[in-house]
Order: sequence, then C-alpha cells, then structure tokens
Amino acid sequence: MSKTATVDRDPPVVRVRGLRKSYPGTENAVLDGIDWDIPRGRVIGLLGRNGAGKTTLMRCLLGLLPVDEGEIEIFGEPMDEPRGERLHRIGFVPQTFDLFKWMRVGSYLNFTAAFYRHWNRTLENRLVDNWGLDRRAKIGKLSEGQRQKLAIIRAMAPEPDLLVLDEPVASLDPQTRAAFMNELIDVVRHYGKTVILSTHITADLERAEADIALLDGGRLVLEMPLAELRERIRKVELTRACGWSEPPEVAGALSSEVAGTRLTLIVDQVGDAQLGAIAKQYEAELSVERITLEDAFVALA
Ligand SMILES: Nc1ncnc2c1ncn2[C@@H]1O[C@H](COP(=O)(O)OP(=O)(O)OP(=O)(O)O)[C@@H](O)[C@H]1O
Repeated sequence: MSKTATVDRDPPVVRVRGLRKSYPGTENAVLDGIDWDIPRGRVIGLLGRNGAGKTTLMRCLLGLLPVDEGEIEIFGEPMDEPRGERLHRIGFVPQTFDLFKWMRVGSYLNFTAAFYRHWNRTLENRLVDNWGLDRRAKIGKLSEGQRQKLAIIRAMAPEPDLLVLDEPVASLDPQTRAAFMNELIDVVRHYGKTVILSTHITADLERAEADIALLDGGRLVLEMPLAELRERIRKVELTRACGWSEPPEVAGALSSEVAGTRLTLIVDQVGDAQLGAIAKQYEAELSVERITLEDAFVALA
C-alpha cells in the first residue's frame, strides 16, 4: 500500500464543522461558519489581517473559548469532553506569555515537566542552550523575546502530537526564528506531528512549505498547500511602449497596478493560453513570475 493511501485514511487531527463565535456586545460574528479538516504531519500557516479572528479560532479549537455553534473534534474526539490524556498530546504557545514571573527559568521548566508523563529533557536542554536562555534568570526579568523562547520550549518539550502556536515568532531575532522554524519542520517531517502556526511573517511559512489557511470575513477563504497556491495565483507583468491608460479587464485578476509602461496583475486560476491571448490583443510583452506568499496575501485578504 502506498504511503499516501495510508496517510489519506488517517482521520484528520482537527475536524471543525459550522463553527460560529461572536463576542458579547459585538454585531458581527468573528467566526462565521468555519469548516476545516487538518491532516496529520503538516505545518498549517494560519494567515489573516489584524482582527481577522486567528487567536479566537485557535482558542476555540483548544477549548479555551466557548463556541456559539458548531462541532470541533481533535484526534477524532469532541473537544467539549475534557480528557486529560488528550491534553497531554496538545501543546500551545499563546500570543503573550505573562505567567510565573517570580519563578526562575530552570525551576519553571522542572515544575512544568512534572505535569507531563513524557518530557524530552534532551530537547529542552538543547533549545535552552542553543537559544541562550539563562536557567537562573527570573521569568519576570526576561525580555519579551526570551519569554517567547521559554513558552516555545515549554510547549515543545512534551513532544505533543498537535502544536498550536499563536504568533510565536513576533519577538524572536532572525537567528532564533530560523532555528525555531527548523525545529518545527523537523518535528513535522520526522515525527509526523501537526503544527498550526499563526504568523504575519509569510517568509517563515515559505521556508516550511506550509499549507496555507486564510481567514477573512469570519471564514476560511483559502486552504491549500503553498505549492498549489503558487500554481493557482500568479504574478503577471504586461509591458508595452505606449503604457496603459485603460488597463484591460481581466477575469480572474485579484489586483492590478500600472507603473509607467508596466501593468502588474495578480491573477487567480488564469491559464497560460488566456494570458498569451491578452498579451497578443494588447501587443504587450508578457512575463509570469513566481508569486511570494506576501503578494498573494495582500491580493487575497
Ligand atoms: N474578549 C473579547 N471581547 C470582545 N471582542 C474581542 C475579544 N477578543 C477579541 N475580540 C475581537 O474579535 C476580533 C478577532 O480578534 P482576534 O484576536 O481573534 O484576531 P487576530 O486575527 O488574532 O488578530 P491579530 O492579528 O491582531 O492578533 C477582533 O475584532 C477583536 O477586537
């Protein structure tokens, strides 16, 4: 049996149906009908503009926020049934880590490890050393980035099957960010773990060849592997000497911008033949570029 067939038969790690969530006193639902299946062994990059509802969605998935409607299953079981066993298999890095300020780094890690049946000391030690954390430092005196490192180590050391990280890299320096992304890619590739990561740093998701989930208007408006997104959404330049007083209407164009003689389009599912025909009609030179995730995000969100 092929590996793909085996993976496809696995139930999704996360299964969401018809999830709705609004906050008291607000008119519109923040999450307005989310359906989502997350397979095992992938990095999922959750993208969305500020206030799109990424934190709300993550907290609902983990049972930290009550939902108005809908079903959530994690590892094939309803999330509304609290089960200690399942919680051991989930790691969470919240957007801000503000607890245990009086404790020292080393004591905090020992204290936390005691709650877990499984805690990888080798991984803990490696990350603490590589990321330059001082075990004797008081948590309250750490910088934001250092606290973020600690929160990540605390979430990764139990080697959870599902790791949910809410903007974990915002305060990390580029070296630590790169090292952290490598750790994530490693646990996903070699140990089949599943990672949901919300971030505004699209380059990190490119490095991880993540699956992209885009939240907009309370819904997941796009959900696909990055490679598929690059095939579907492309950046096209049409150049002609006389410029573009009236840019052409192109079905499938998500955005268009004229700069001098060049018209730049971001297009969704527009084939080569169609682009060739437009170039011929307007006597323009055509070039198609590989799109960055950031360009795609700006055009789509
Ligand atoms: N406790 C709350 N009470 C009322 N409204 C809230 C509450 N928490 C969040 N919201 C609102 O819900 C919406 C979604 O917020 P959320 O924090 O989930 O977005 P986000 O996508 O994570 O944003 P960011 O990228 O800025 O972190 C926002 O409009 C926010 O103001």
